[in-house]
Amino acid sequence: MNQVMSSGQRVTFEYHMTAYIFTVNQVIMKGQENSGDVERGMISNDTSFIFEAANTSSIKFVNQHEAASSNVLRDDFNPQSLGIGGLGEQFAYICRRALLSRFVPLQMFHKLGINHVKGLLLYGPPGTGKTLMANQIGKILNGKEPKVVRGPDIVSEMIGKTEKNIRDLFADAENDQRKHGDQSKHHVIIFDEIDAICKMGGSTRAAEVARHRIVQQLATKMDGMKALNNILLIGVTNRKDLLPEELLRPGRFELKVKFSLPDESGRLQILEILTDKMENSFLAPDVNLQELAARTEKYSGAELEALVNSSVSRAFNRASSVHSTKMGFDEESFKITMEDFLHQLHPLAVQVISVN
Ligand SMILES: Nc1ncnc2c1ncn2[C@@H]1O[C@H](COP(=O)(O)OP(=O)(O)OP(=O)(O)O)[C@@H](O)[C@H]1O
Repeated sequence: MNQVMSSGQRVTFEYHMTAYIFTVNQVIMKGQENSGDVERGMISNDTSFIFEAANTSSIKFVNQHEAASSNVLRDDFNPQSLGIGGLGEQFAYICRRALLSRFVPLQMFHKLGINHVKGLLLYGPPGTGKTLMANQIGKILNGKEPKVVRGPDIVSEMIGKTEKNIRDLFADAENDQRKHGDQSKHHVIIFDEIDAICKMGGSTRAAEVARHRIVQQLATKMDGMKALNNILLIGVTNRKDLLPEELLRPGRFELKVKFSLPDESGRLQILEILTDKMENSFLAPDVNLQELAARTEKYSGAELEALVNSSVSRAFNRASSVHSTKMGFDEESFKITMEDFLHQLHPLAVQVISVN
């Protein structure tokens, strides 16, 4: 306790008469998972450890992420600490339905005879945090960035290439399950813009046949996921209406979660997240995020991000014209004001689309 550990540090310890060495790969501050790696941290009562065996090691760890994720699975967990604003309901639902079972100890999991949800579809208007949520879920399960593929990159004009791309999607998880069985790590695959496979090739009969074949192949591959306990495929789309029913059946994308434009309290949370790092030093005292949240009805999270970025640019422009005669930039006096935000409110085109 109170021991300081830093990234890269090697530590020897003894357990049941055997000596072990571990190396600290990463130090993450609780509640600041998004602010990147920190160099060192102090071990406290609340510290969670995640051990990963070295490639050359014969040691196997089981139920590794149970402890680290216990906070995330608590009812009162606030997803804002993961950088997700206004999506508490969606987050809680996904945790309950798609994640919880993955933290049940293996023996109990087998006794219960339950199956994990293997396919999750996040759908809703552009910029509402679907990809952000998918990424964070991937990190919760895996402790690292999930594999992301984009529909338009999977689809290829070359004969057989799309099929190969779909096969490749599942290959790592299949190999891992074959090699490590129940001990295989989780494989989270994010299939962004999945509707692209339903739009490929235009409106000819041949294109229709090709699309049907690809959808069939994906459906068959997803059925094969039944045998794989180590996979979670997350489809992301703002055109759920384009996806054929067969992909949405139980066992495939069985859990569907709708995302909508944030309400006022959601917008406030998103603005707080987006300005979190500049809060103390760069935001002028007159900046009122509550008022901004009230005045940004129908803005998506991405549009709020654009608003913050353009307001920062405006403040930069002002600061650089003030200091144009001097060399350098005065960090001390640089402030983003309420006026910067309000000025940027109107030019932004608010895009509202209907989503099925
Ligand atoms: N709920 C949110 N909380 C915090 N940031 C958000 C939220 N929604 C959107 N953002 C910001 O907007 C960016 C874009 O959002 P994201 O890519 O997750 O949207 P999306 O719903 O997947 O959009 P698309 O359908 O266009 O791919 C995010 O990287 C994040 O910075």
